[in-house]
Amino acid sequence: MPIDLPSHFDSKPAIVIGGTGLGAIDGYTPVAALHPVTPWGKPSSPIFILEHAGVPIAFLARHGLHHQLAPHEVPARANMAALRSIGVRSVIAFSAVGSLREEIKPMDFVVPDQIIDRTKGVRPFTFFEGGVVGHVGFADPFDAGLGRVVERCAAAMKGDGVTLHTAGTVVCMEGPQFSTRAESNMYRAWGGSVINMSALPEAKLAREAELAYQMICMATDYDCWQDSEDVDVAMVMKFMAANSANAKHLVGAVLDELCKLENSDLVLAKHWAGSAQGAVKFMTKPAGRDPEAMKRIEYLFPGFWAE
Ligand SMILES: CSC[C@H]1O[C@H](OP(=O)(O)O)[C@H](O)[C@@H]1O
Ligand SMILES: Nc1ncnc2[nH]cnc12
Repeated sequence: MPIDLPSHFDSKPAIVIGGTGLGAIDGYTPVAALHPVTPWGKPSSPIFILEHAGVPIAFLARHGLHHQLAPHEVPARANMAALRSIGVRSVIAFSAVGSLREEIKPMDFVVPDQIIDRTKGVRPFTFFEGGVVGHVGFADPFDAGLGRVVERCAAAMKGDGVTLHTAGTVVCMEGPQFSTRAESNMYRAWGGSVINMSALPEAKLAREAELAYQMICMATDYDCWQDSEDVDVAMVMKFMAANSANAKHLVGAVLDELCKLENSDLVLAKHWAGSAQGAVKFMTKPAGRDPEAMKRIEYLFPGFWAE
């Protein structure tokens, strides 16, 4: 992706695609590279604005342009805040995952509906701290409306026997090392379907930022619970090469679908508007509010403190 592009863009991009193994999206022309700086620092990469038939799309590389950020180094707060600040309200996030189920084969895709948090608290995971407290609901961590759109586009995927599974639980582990066999078996016993290192805190921060968020998982291996080969990076990369072609087919179909007028409220995440702001507004009494924390909230939600 070229980076000597204009650094401003006037209209609001509707949708963002983030994730490993998806460095470009065919059929979309890059028109700008944005470099926002947020109160939580800079995002993982420039945010590229791509255009397809007049529709703007924002694209962010989760691990940086050169995959230089380990999962625990991804600046997820800056990523979600920057996306919101440029007008993005819905996020389709791609992720390479290990399969914890026989029936989820390498190269299959999963549209998960649940997460089990196995991160270790070393990643900053909330916008609401340091003098302004808020508690958002997270019972259903993904956006069901976006999930349904992805499911409807399953036919765009190519390959004999490649399946798109329409539900599943992602176990998000800390990494960067892969799991032990005992852990892998425990996650299976817990009901995990797939495993990655990226779903959190991204999904939590998307919820706090009132973004509609759906992850699309691309299976690359059977982790280490099975009798077959244990996961390693070479295996992940081999299947990622195959997966990324399918990811591009799927993403094209999902974007075409989301660009339809009937989906405009979904893309603007109107159903999430006000949900986090309501959870923050009345928690911390004025005497306990920290002015810097208040400014950070104002970055996310301009006009928040104006009564
Ligand atoms: C290279 S294997 C582990 C790595 O792959 C996944 O990254 P992403 O979710 O950005 O596709 C996984 O979460 C780990 O970070
Ligand atoms: N087995 C695995 N564990 C964690 N993250 C992964 N990403 C791809 N495969 C993985």
